Amino acid sequence: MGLLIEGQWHDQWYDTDKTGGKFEREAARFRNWVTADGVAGPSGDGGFPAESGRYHLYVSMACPWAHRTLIFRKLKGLESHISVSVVHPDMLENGWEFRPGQEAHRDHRYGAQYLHQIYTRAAGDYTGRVTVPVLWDKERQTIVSNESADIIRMFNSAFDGLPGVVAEQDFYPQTMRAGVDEINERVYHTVNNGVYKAGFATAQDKYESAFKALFESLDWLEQRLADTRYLAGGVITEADWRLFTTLIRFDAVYYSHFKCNLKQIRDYPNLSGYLRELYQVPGVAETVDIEQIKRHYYVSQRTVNPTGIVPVGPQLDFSAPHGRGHLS
Ligand SMILES: N[C@@H](CCC(=O)N[C@@H](CS)C(=O)NCC(=O)O)C(=O)O
Repeated sequence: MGLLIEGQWHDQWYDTDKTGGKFEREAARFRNWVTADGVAGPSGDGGFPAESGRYHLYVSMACPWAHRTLIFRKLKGLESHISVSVVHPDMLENGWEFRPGQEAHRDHRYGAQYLHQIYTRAAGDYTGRVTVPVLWDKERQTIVSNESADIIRMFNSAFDGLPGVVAEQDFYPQTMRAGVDEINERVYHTVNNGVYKAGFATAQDKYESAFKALFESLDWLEQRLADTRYLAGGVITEADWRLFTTLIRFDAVYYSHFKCNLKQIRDYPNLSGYLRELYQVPGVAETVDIEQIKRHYYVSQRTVNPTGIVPVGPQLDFSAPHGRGHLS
């Protein structure tokens, strides 16, 4: 675990001293957008038109942020247009790494050993954390974006003109945007990032405030899902996929490893049925790898789990009936 400083790798855990024990997530640095015609998007530079075969996605199966992009790639029918490489779940002194000898974990572009080599290929003097997901432009040999929230928006619409892309599947419909944005805001701070704030806190009060906000939000979500099928209404939106990737990891990892242990998701009837329903959407189960998820957190985060022992449980069954069909 570490970061690049002016292009040089430094092995260093998160510095929570300067924030009184509070974990603060660093903002992503590459914020360009792929657009249908290559004009600039909401941030960054233009020149990244949606073309088949031009872009490559670097992900970890363990990472909830990268997981969002894999779900969108799958459900939008982008697999034949955007290639992918998956880092190894162990993220140790060199950060995310590839295993060049293993088909499942090799870098298909450059045969790199470490993900930080991909970052310095894009910017030789890069300073910052080396995170997944990364959307890579094979033509300009640079990183388009390393912000999952932006990448899923690109995947949702920029490639819609290409053959086989499911243009009618819109996870950010115009008429629902205000509601989706509002839900995302609360879910991001208190749930998606909330579990990390609890797990990486190095002061009791910072842990407890993250814990409290997290479970208040889970209660709020549980109530909301009592009479609406999905978070923003009757159709699945990006708000659901953004919550899904945290919920699917919760009982296996966040409950114990990050000390988010007031309740498990299985203790919430609506949230757990909703989680199973999303898991059962065709294609989604293939994006979920619980073994890699568990291995990453328990093996890599040695300040949280010094022994690196991976727990055997819990028993999880996301394929059981979801019981949400009566909510239209
Ligand atoms: N804002 C980023 C956050 C991505 C992120 O933090 N990914 C984690 C893995 S779950 C990572 O790569 N961490 C490595 C590090 O912080 O050094 C996004 O949503 O794309």
